[in-house]
Amino acid sequence: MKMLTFNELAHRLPPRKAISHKGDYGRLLLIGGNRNMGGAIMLAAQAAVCSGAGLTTVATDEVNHTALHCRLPEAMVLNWENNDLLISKIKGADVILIGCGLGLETISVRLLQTVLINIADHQKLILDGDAITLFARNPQSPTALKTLATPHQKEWERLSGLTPLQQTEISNQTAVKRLGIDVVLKKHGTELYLAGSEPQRINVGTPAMATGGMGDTLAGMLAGFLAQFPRHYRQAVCGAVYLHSHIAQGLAESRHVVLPTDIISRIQTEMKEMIAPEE
Ligand SMILES: NC(=O)C1=CN([C@@H]2O[C@H](COP(=O)(O)OP(=O)(O)OC[C@H]3O[C@@H](n4cnc5c(N)ncnc54)[C@H](OP(=O)(O)O)[C@@H]3O)[C@@H](O)[C@H]2O)[C@@H](O)CC1
Ligand SMILES: Nc1ncnc2c1ncn2[C@@H]1O[C@H](COP(=O)(O)OP(=O)(O)O)[C@@H](O)[C@H]1O
Ligand SMILES: [Mg+2]
Repeated sequence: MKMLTFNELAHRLPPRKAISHKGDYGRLLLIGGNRNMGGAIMLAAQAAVCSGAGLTTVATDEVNHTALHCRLPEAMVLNWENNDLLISKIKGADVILIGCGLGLETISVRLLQTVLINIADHQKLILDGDAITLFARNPQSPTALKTLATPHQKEWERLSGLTPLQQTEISNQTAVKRLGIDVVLKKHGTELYLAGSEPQRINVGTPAMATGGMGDTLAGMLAGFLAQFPRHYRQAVCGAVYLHSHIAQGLAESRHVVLPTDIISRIQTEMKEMIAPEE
């Protein structure tokens, strides 16, 4: 499988324009965080804001609001039980990420349905964590033009029907086409299956990343990149996936384990290297 290299990514995403404002860098809606997994959506939101999303709103269980405000005052928060407000935020978003700490309860099912029913084809949708598990139970065509799922191997098994041993490049490609979505298959050597380009694999990453919340952080980075670089879809997805593991690999030179928050604290600096210099 083709390897994704830093050279392919460096200086391909555009710098910020002087005449611009936060609305030019994307409106992002993140949905997740039930009563016992608020940390997952907080990590995703921090990663999205640090990746440069213009305006970030988080729909989560009310129990998480104070903690989220304390950790990340840059984000707006809404109670995910407020259906009317949620629908208006869905309609106003450029990118929606659902699933980090979403849970598998009745409300989780309702939230995913609300997104799938109300999203339009000019918007982008990212399905992570529990949203993948729920979507796999009831697969349907989302009306978003671009839907990206970010499963680990067990979540991919639920979605594709392929056991980890059956998850070969050819079988994965067939399943991706059947589902009609793009897939970032997370593992050691994460694989990218994006419509219109051949599958690619990263050669960065480390077992120091094997800790809870690491995938939530990647989902937030992807959301931040896609919100901000709407006309550079492939570069944005590849850039976020590569940078997440590249940062971890660098930090692992001097650490036994790399925490999601360690990665988040490096995103802004490392993005400076990746983005094209101003003319
Ligand atoms: N701080 C927080 O709030 C956190 C909240 N989180 C939230 O938890 C929710 C559920 O996400 P999830 O990934 O933990 O759970 P689930 O869907 O049950 O799958 C796990 C099962 O699959 C298996 N497995 C096989 N291969 C695997 C692989 N490569 N990678 C991983 N697992 C693999 C695995 O095997 P085992 O570990 O038993 O060997 C196990 O049987 C989701 O919403 C997420 O956002 C977490 O992010 C943590 C921090
Ligand atoms: N051994 C490993 N080598 C490289 N990357 C790893 C390894 N273990 C985990 N990761 C990375 O960590 C992330 C784990 O994602 P996920 O299982 O969804 O975590 P969580 O749901 O806890 O946030 C993925 O990006 C995966 O590629
Ligand atoms: Mg996960």
